[in-house]
Amino acid sequence: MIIECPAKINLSLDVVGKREDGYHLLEMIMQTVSLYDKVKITKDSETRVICNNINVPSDRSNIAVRAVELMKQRYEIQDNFKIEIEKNIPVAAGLAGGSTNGAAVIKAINEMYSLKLSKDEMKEIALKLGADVPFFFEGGTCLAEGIGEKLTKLNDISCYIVLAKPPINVSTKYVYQNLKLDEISIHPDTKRIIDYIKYNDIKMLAASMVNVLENVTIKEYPIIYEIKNIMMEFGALGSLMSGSGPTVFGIFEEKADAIKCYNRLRDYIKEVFVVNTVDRGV
Ligand SMILES: C[C@@](CO)(OP(=O)(O)O)[C@H](O)COP(=O)(O)OP(=O)(O)OC[C@H]1O[C@@H](n2ccc(N)nc2=O)[C@H](O)[C@@H]1O
Ligand SMILES: Nc1ncnc2c1ncn2[C@@H]1O[C@H](COP(=O)(O)OP(=O)(O)O)[C@@H](O)[C@H]1O
Repeated sequence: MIIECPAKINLSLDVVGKREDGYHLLEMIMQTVSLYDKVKITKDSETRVICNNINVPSDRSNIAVRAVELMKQRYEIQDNFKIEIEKNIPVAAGLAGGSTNGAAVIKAINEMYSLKLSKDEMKEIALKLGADVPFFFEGGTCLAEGIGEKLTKLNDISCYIVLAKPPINVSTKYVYQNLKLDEISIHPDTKRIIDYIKYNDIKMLAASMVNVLENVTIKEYPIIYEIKNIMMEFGALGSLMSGSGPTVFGIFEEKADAIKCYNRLRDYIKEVFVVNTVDRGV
């Protein structure tokens, strides 16, 4: 069985509080985009991962393996699996490449064994793998609250997006640890953004996007700011860092403008893509 699993971006990201265990409470607008990994899963004598990207772990720390283990244990499955991942989504980029692979494995095993799990049941299992995983059973445009697990489906928006992943590594843990909540002066107006989405007002949506985690990353990595500026110079309606970064995206109504921006960024960044929003998850 082969599952195509999309990447996500965060059209906005606000931190609205902290849980007792130190995890940050969020309000995010999530969106799936047309950059896909392919996950092929077949029965085998042992569970193993084969991936075309050497930065993806092949041991039990791979989220796809953790998804297999969880499904095996929960549904008393004796078989083992070969998981072949065609990795097209940049790794550790703020695009939730690992999470979408985990969701794909849950979906594949549900189908292979005719488990007939509901979307809500799969979301519940997905949450055990990570806060971003349940979203991939909704896909499209969603509001995510809590640490990402409380999902509300919104109208699906439609536009072109340029993604640019600078060649730097940003640790999610570092970003959250260094976020000084009381020093953040600009938060997204999430309610208003939801209204723009409701009326499909891409211009106002793009102009209103805020990701509070940029307060940490831009200070450390000015290249994020530089990419945002280039995107705006090349006609983006808005540009933002996705998740904890370092990927930056720009929103475009016209494909021709997105391609011009892509061509400019390709001069100095390797991982650049023109994609569009999609209304599906895994
Ligand atoms: C920023 C977001 C936005 O979608 O995505 P990515 O950039 O990873 O795609 C998510 O919040 C990424 O959440 P998640 O995938 O659970 O983060 P992990 O890498 O597991 O978390 C690493 C560490 O960051 C901190 N952390 C994480 C999530 C959260 N809501 N509050 C936190 O304080 C915790 O200290 C945790 O140990
Ligand atoms: N299937 C997978 N694909 C990518 N990364 C994975 C996978 N499984 C585990 N990882 C680990 O998860 C980390 C975060 O990767 P990823 O999910 O791509 O990024 P992000 O959380 O920034 O959106 C990587 O550094 C990698 O070690």
